[in-house]
Amino acid sequence: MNKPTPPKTEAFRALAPPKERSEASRVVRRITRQPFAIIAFAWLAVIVLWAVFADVLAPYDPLQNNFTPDEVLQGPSAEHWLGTDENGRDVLSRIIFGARVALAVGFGSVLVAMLIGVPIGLLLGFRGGWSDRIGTRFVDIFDALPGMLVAFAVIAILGRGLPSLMLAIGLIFCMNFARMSRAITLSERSKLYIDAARVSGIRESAILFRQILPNLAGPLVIQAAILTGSAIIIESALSFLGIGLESAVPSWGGLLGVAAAKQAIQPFLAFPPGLVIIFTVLAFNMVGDAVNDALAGDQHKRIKPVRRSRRAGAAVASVVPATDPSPDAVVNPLPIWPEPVTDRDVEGEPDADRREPVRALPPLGVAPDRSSGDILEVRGLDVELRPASGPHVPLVRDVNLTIGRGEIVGLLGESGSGKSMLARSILGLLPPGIGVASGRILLNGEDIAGRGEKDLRAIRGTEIAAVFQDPMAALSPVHTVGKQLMEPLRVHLGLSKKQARVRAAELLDRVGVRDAANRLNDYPFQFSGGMAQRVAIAIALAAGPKLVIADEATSALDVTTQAQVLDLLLDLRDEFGMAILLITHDLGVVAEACDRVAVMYAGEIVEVAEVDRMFDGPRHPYTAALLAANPTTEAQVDRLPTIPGRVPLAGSWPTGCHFAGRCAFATDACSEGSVAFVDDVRCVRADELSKELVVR
Ligand SMILES: Nc1ncnc2c1ncn2[C@@H]1O[C@H](COP(=O)(O)OP(=O)(O)OP(=O)(O)O)[C@@H](O)[C@H]1O
Repeated sequence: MNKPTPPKTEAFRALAPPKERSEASRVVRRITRQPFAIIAFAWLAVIVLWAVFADVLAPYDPLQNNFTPDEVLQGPSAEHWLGTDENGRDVLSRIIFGARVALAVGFGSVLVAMLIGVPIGLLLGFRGGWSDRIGTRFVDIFDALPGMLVAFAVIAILGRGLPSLMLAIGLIFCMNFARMSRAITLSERSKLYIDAARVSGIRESAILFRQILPNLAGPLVIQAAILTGSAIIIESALSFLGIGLESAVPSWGGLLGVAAAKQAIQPFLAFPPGLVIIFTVLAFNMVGDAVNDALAGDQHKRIKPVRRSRRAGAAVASVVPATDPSPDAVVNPLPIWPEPVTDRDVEGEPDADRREPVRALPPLGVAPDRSSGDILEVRGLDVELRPASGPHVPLVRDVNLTIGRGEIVGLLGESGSGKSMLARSILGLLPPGIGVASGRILLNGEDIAGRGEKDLRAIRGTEIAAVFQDPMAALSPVHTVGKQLMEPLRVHLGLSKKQARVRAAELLDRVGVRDAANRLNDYPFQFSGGMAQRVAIAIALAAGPKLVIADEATSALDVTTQAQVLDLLLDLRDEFGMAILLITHDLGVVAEACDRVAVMYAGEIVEVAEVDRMFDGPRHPYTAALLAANPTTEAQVDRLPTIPGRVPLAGSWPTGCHFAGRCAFATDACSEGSVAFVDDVRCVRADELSKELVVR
């Protein structure tokens, strides 16, 4: 039979134009379009000015008593615009100085709450499982305690004063932050970019603090703004009750307490502190809402301003050969470093050599060594689902597969046949509740089946890497691509920041991203799908892995981009020498790229063959059926044959051959017992069918 026509392979100029507009400035513009938000910001600015310049702005010393009868509890006058309190002290001065207490308590207690709550939430969300369930119960119990009682208890133990007030109010709020951080961490940790970070060999603590924590920034700012207002109210309430700060300390709550006690003599006294508290709390709430609305209106929220680095541009201009401007030259032929790179090269500055020089970086790629045996050997691998109750369900059964160094092996099969489960077993990324039941996964001769995170970290990135289907999901939305590229370079190759940046630009350029040095500063959303996949490939290759698992790496792209990315993978294999396990549904991709192919059906590998041999003479009826159903065959038929029925679900595999129910050649013998994988095929009738399995 003829091979299906491979995808078109011409390269195109397909680069997303760099976007210059800063996301932060868009958020600011949205905020400034809200009139109430502007008023709120203006009011808070006034409060901050009072707090900072109280010594200059206050007309009197706020602690200066004056007990002469006509100075005590006075209403507004030319000397005292807001009157005087029960000690004859100027109310305006005490309100201006009170801003210091209000802001100190507001910001301080929210900071305490964040420092306690955020780590708790991050840890509970990231660990999951039992520790999360037990921890969440404690959070619920603590949160159910009445806030004021907590505050009374803390003040009773520690005494009155600013620090105990901050701690008391911080404890009231900390579980709000814990809940919010946990919820965001739970949703982020199951995302593909976290798996991708794991596969790059990045430590859990780094994933937690560098990948997940930045996602909290936006919600934390909003929550903090709102709770700062609430903290000011609680401080006022405690001072009003007489257990806040000492009565001499000028605080808005304290003034309100005096006003309540002296209401019959001087009713005006309640208005200034009351109104200031109301306006300030409302302003903090409005600011929180405005920021929330501004971020919500921005699909790329939490993005930092994008700056383009001319210096970085100069760096690559000096070390990377000029890009071929022709439309066919998306992938730049960049061989190896011509010269050791120094700061002078990087910075393009005459005095750059006074700083630490950048060591000569090793060559980007190494020639493939296909002579020295297999890089991967999977033997008798069984993977199963382990539900909380009920029997274990096999998902992958008795898989045997080898991949030679520098070899590209396709893994082909319908949806649900177990390709991803097999790939995730090799990567050590099986979802919770699914595990390796038996078998061996020998990577470079070492068994890695079922190994823990710590052991796997040593091989991820350097020995094994992965490229996933959806590049946008596999890249962290909160970091620039430069940061994501530099991380594995620094972790695995021990490069300095400067070296890592140069190498990152080189890698990015090598995978066909133009203006690579400047684009290091861009976020993933600023790349098209195809370009983002090139970035993901560059990250996967950063530490020189010997095996790359490409899980449907081209499926989410349009046909033209698919072809370009496939070409790129082939070029990189030739240059870097890594083996590739290419998971795909697409026979065209197999024909174009693979040396050998393994066909998977209902959890089992049913046939392994050289690609040409498989297309010329499939040995398993399922392989033959897949080839016959391929729309790109050159067979002249009115309607393409389809495979009747569907892949049986895990847990309902038939006894014997899993394909028997859909196989035109099945006999009773096929259902008698499990079928062994012999001579690279799993079919009891393989020999007798060899002449019949001709794809029409
Ligand atoms: N998280 C999970 N929990 C339980 N079963 C799962 C889970 N993920 C996949 N499965 C089951 O494992 C089997 C193999 O699924 P897998 O995703 O490996 O198939 P696949 O060949 O990769 O399919 P696709 O091409 O659609 O990605 C299927 O029966 C599927 O229902």
